[in-house]
Amino acid sequence: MPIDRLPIIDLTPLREQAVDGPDLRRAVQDIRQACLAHGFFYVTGHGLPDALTSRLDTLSRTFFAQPDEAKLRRPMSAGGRAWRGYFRAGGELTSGRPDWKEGLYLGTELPADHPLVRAGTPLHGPNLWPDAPDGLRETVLAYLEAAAAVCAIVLRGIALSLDLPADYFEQRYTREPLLLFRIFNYPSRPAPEAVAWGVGEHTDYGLLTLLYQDDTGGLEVHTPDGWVDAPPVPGTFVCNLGDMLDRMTRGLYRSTPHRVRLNVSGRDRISFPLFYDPNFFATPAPIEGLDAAADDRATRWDGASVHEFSGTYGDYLLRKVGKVFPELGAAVLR
Ligand SMILES: O=C(O)CCC(=O)C(=O)O
Ligand SMILES: [Fe+2]
Repeated sequence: MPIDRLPIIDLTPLREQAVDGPDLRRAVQDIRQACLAHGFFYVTGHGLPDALTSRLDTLSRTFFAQPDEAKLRRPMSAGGRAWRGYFRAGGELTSGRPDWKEGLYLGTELPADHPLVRAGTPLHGPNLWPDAPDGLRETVLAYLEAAAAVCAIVLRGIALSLDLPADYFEQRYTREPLLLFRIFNYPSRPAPEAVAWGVGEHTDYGLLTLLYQDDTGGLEVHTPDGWVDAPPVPGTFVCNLGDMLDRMTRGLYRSTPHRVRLNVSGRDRISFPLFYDPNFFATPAPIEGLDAAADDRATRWDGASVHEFSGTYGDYLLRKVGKVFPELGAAVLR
């Protein structure tokens, strides 16, 4: 398994919004190649300060090192429709089976009196901030803002790679993106026998995922040539495409299955995925002029087609997230 299977793309020319030039053209071409091949790449030159990421890594370790009672003071069951809070290892399901990770569900911070929250819009609301450690809230919010800016830049690159105007996705879907953020810990303590994966095979639901992973490793990507490792590369983030880009490109760019091995390193593995998704009320439509995709339902991990649903992104997402925490979903997302 050659380590350099997944390319590293320098975002500097996209970030500087350079006028058309060789560096920009190369970055856009590299994005196109990666999206056509498997939809996974690393980004460098992203402008997100390493100090911010490592501060959040440190604070996250401090949070997870606390006893269960402290972590469970703000459980997801207390987050209600906002779908926020802490869940313990084994609590979250992928394809109906428990994952061996614990975590915090977070997202855009909306006050309780925001119109969307008052209207009971699922997945919108205030975060359930842990009491400790100090500084977690400020650091998460700063990280979210900076990481969302990176996603916006990558999405401009993806638009250009499809010969679309750079702001194609922004205009239609992400002026107010749905931002879902998680801080995960893959515990080093052994998993129960029935649990086989840190995270089971799945694709992400939205447009784009920006993933920080610590130096432990364990992420694997299902490319057409089989499963390959996506090992940690210091100073980079992993970027991968979600189901909505697959749908919008009629399958030209695929949302690629990935999974995380059980952590047997002897040290906790911290990761934070940011899901940069279409606005909850937007209707994801295929891009004009692209050929229809082959129906890939039979070969997809979930047997569902991203091309055949109708409705808003929120409709699509709610069907998915309800399965991840089935009891909680049944109780609060109806
Ligand atoms: O933690 C990771 O490395 C990957 C997590 C992931 O794939 C997800 O949350 O969708
Ligand atoms: Fe994922």
